[in-house]
Amino acid sequence: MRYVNGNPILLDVHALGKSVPGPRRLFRSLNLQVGAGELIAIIGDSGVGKSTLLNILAGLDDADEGSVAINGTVLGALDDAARTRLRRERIGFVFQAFHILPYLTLRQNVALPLALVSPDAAAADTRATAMLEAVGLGDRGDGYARDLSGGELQRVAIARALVHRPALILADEPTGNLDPETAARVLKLFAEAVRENGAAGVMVTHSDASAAVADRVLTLSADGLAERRGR
Ligand SMILES: Nc1ncnc2c1ncn2[C@@H]1O[C@H](COP(=O)(O)OP(=O)(O)OP(=O)(O)O)[C@@H](O)[C@H]1O
Repeated sequence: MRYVNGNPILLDVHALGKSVPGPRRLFRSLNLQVGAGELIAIIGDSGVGKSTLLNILAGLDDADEGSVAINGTVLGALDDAARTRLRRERIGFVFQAFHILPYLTLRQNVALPLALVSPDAAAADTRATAMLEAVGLGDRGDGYARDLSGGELQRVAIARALVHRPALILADEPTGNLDPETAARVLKLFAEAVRENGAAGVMVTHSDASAAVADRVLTLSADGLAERRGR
């Protein structure tokens, strides 16, 4: 087992490079290790490739060079089916636009990642209810997304990303569009969930308040990731 800052490494990214049609190189020589229970923030100029990097970490996009390993499993060595399975079992993703399905109840939305990997609907329901309680929406499980505020939707998205206890939790601007007070609450919840689950958390953000809850803040540029010193 290898360690980073005293924690076993859950996410290990080595010499990653990505170009986009143009041809334009977004980044190269990108290295990153995130340990269990550790939350890191990635900042950087608009268009530098932060969302693209998150998608590569999730196995939703391919790098041109380098490797991504989650809990020792190298994404590039998997075929599509195995990669989809790993994503379902080991990764939780909080997207910018939440992606809460409007025709499912909130409980069904949160239970969805479990329903995809396990036939035990009752257990999925119980766990989804507990997750909704954890995000302060325990009495809203039978409701629908249309009745929720932006902050509430974001909390549902976080509950869904964590419901299956993923090893890797990825979040793209988890507090985008939230007022500062709600953003602070959502962030605290997110950071606690990463630490309590012993997951590796990677959050992309423009916000200093978001970056402040992270254990490390890294700046993405064309040359890869560099640790930001001082706050
Ligand atoms: N499949 C693609 N084809 C062409 N260009 C792409 C593709 N994917 C990403 N890009 C370009 O790569 C750049 C990085 O995009 P990305 O969304 O990753 O940046 P970002 O750092 O997350 O930006 P922001 O902070 O504005 O959200 C952008 O210029 C984008 O237009």
